[in-house]
Parts: sequence; structure tokens; C-alpha cells
Amino acid sequence: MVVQAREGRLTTSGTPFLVATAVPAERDAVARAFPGPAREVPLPGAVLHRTGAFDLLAVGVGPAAAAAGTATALTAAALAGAPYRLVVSAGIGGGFAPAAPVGSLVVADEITVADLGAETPDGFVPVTGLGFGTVTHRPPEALVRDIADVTGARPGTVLTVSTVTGSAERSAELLARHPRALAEAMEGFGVAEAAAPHGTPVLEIRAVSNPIGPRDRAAWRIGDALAALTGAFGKLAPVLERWNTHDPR
Ligand SMILES: O=C(O)c1cccc(C(=O)CC[C@H]2O[C@@H](n3cnc4c(=O)[nH]cnc43)[C@H](O)[C@@H]2O)c1
Repeated sequence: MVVQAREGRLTTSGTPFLVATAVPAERDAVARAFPGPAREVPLPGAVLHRTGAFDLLAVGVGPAAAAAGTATALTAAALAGAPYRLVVSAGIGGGFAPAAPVGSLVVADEITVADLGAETPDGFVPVTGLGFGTVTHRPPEALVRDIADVTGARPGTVLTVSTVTGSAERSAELLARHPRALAEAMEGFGVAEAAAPHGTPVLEIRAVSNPIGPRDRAAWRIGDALAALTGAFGKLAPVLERWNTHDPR
């Protein structure tokens, strides 16, 4: 959905799906799944790229930027009376070996923030253990299954971190705390937190660009991951367009 000022009046038009990526290269990889050029629509602090049923938005890196950008787009849509049906956090990510190799796809059945909480003498305590907030958002189960089937993405937990994991020790620590984790990235939880107050369902899909562990930026296969992301959206778009929001499991 977008709001446009024309001759001093606000006009609205609806688009059902919002896709939030971190960077423009990821947004453009998603856009390549759709025919024709995207139309650019300005929002406060960001530009929506509208293509067919999808509004694509590069929100910036990290959960705070993701939440701010997503909230802006969702709120603009809601105020214009044409709320989004679904928001998708999409992009590249790190994969836990051997479950999620470079070039593979992961779809989140849980979107979990991994580093929101407190260090204590007994170890890390999540923010929920301190009596606050939430640490996990769950996408619609049946939709996750359908997307996994059609794209070949593996379903599992996708962690949101504010610091990219850079050591074997940290990777092992995260896996010990989250044994179902397949991937980590930096935006999913922020996107989901923004969607929650709107009651908007959320998905997260990641194309694995690098293994999680000791930092080796030269080994990131960003081009391969972006190509996998384009392929995934080509296959999942029809599934979303058929998706019945009256039964949003
Ligand atoms: O340099 C480029 O050409 C380029 C193209 C597309 C994306 C990038 C990014 O650096 C994206 C940053 C984005 O990627 C996620 N990410 C990827 N790997 C990891 C990881 O191992 N741990 C955490 N996050 C990861 C993350 O969501 C970043 O926002 C560059």
C-alpha cells in the first residue's frame, strides 16, 4: 500500500505484500523475480519499490533499522485503509553447517532474537527471563510448509543478531542455546516486532551466503546467495498470492 500526495490530496492504492530487505542489492535481487520495472514510491526515510503485488523496501542493516523502516511502511498502509496482508523479511544470511550450506535457502518457522537479554554469572538470560517482551515470533505454519515445499528451503529457526558471529566459540554457544537454529541474520526479529502490533503475519526467508563461524569475509558467496533469493521469490510469489488470509495458519 502506498500513500501519494497529488494536487494537495492524499490518494491510496493497495499492495498486499511488503518485503523488507537490509540493503538495496537484496531488494533488487527480489525485484528480479518479477517482470517489468518497479515503480518508486517515497515514504518518510525510505523508498518503496512497487512491483506487482509486492512492495519492496531496503530498510537498513540490523534489527532497529528493520523495525523502524517496517513500522513506517505498515503504519502508512494502515492509516490509508489498505493494510498489508503479510510482511516478509528477506535477504542473505549466515548458515549453520552442515544443516544450511552456502547457496541453500532457509525459511523461518521461528524468528528468534539471540542477543537480547542480560549476561549473568549463570550465563545469558533472554529478555523474557527478565520479565520483559518476547524473543520469538512464529510465522504461519502452513504457509512456511508450502514455501519450503515449493522453494526447497529448509524450515527452522532463524536467529536475529546485532553482531555477526565471528568465531567457532560463539557459533557453538548460539547452537547450544538454539539447537533448531539453521541461520542467522540481522533483521528478522525487528521486522516481526514491527508487524506484531498491526496483527500482520510475518515470514523470514534467507539465502545462505556464508558459513557461521570464524570470520572470512572473502569466502562470502553473495552473488550465489542473491541468485538463490531471486529464484526463491519466483517460486514463492504464486504461493503467497493464493494464500488465504482468512485462515492464516
Ligand atoms: O557487498 C555486497 O555486495 C552485498 C550485497 C548484498 C548484501 C550485503 C550484505 O552485507 C548484507 C548484510 C546483511 O546480510 C545478513 N547476513 C549475511 N551473513 C550474515 C551472518 O553471517 N550473520 C549475520 N547476518 C548476516 C544480515 O542480515 C545483514 O544485514 C552485501
